[in-house]
Amino acid sequence: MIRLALLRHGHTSWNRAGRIQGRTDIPLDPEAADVLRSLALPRPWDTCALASSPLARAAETARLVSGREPEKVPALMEMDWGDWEGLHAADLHAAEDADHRPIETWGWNYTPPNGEAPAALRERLKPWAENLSEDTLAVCHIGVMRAALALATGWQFEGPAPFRIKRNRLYVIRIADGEWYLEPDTIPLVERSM
Ligand SMILES: O=C(O)[C@H](O)COP(=O)(O)O
Repeated sequence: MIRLALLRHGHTSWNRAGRIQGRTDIPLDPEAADVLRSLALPRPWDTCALASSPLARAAETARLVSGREPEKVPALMEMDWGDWEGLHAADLHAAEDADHRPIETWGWNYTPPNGEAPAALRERLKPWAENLSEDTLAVCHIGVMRAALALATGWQFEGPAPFRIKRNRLYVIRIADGEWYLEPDTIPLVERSM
């Protein structure tokens, strides 16, 4: 059995503006970097293997909370939102011709135009996670975390998700023999001692 702890990156200007980022490489904004600089990983996650998405917002978050350089893992790249990247989510909701649907109605196979379905994300994430040989902390994105937590809870992207993804806390998944299980309690980052 290994444990995989997931952490979402800090805010970017696009997060604050409600713009869809996907694979667009938007860095942390200065306020987010300040917040993360004041936080640290709790034990034992401060010394475990450290991975991140190749995107700057995730790698920088990993560096700020750990003081270490993460291994950049393509499997942790954010879901590809295709033609919707750069758009404001609110505009997309309002547009009648965008075929935009709430995530709770997607199922695993709905695909944003020229983007990636959660099922495709699952297929790149599973082999990486199931081949880990030690407990690992992965700094990544809400789309990746949603797919991982869906695998770990049985949620099928239909109806309300049985989890809420918040920043600055670890979501710990136990993986053994291809079975994923979400630990019930999340673990907050801790204040960095000066
Ligand atoms: O904008 C996006 O790509 C997602 O909705 C949020 O992804 P993030 O976790 O990379 O901000």
